[in-house]
Amino acid sequence: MVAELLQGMSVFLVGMMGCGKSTVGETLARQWGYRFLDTDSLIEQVGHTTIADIFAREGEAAFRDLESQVLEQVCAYTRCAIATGGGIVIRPRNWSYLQNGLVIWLDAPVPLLVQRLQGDTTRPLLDSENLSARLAQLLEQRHSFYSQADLKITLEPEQTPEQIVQAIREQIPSVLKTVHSKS
Ligand SMILES: Nc1ncnc2c1ncn2[C@@H]1O[C@H](COP(=O)(O)OP(=O)(O)O)[C@@H](O)[C@H]1O
Ligand SMILES: O=C(O)C1=C[C@@H](OP(=O)(O)O)[C@@H](O)[C@H](O)C1
Repeated sequence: MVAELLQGMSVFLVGMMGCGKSTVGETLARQWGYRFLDTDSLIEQVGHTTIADIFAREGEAAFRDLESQVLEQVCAYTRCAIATGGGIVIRPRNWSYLQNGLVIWLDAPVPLLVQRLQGDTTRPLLDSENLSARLAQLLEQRHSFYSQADLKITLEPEQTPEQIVQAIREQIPSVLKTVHSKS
């Protein structure tokens, strides 16, 4: 059982908007007997509003503060699959929280992200005429941060959430040393 291999350590899913952190996180949690948490949803629940509204009223810096506060809380939990917001990796402080779990980067090609995010109005950072160029720009800015993850899963267009969870499962033994040095 993978949860036993991980000794109950939580898993953080990181990656660009639309890479599937929430979708894959839910599937992983169901299969592994983990609890599913989503930092964006928690921010919305605590604030009784939407991410877009927080950006519009208070700006990105205020959103990032809330994001760090939520992460600080959830990083103490075990046996959780935690879907994070795409920009969580940019603050060095957040890495001290992420280090409490296994950090998995879902690396999706920009065309796949574009396909999934076309017409999306819930993600304020994508309010741009050229979605592809905007995503490529954000990915370039964040690539070195995502690369700090314990495990990188390179996604292919037709991969189902179940297949992605299986790919993660298969790669867990290769990161066990990292995992156990954290516990
Ligand atoms: N493996 C997948 N196959 C097909 N569609 C997917 C897959 N993963 C995510 N999606 C779809 O892509 C969109 C973004 O997924 P989501 O899980 O919200 O991404 P994130 O949490 O990383 O922003 C959703 O419409 C979701 O249904
Ligand atoms: O990439 C980002 O900076 C953001 C990603 C979003 O989450 P998803 O990655 O779940 O879309 C959300 O946190 C916010 O809109 C900012």
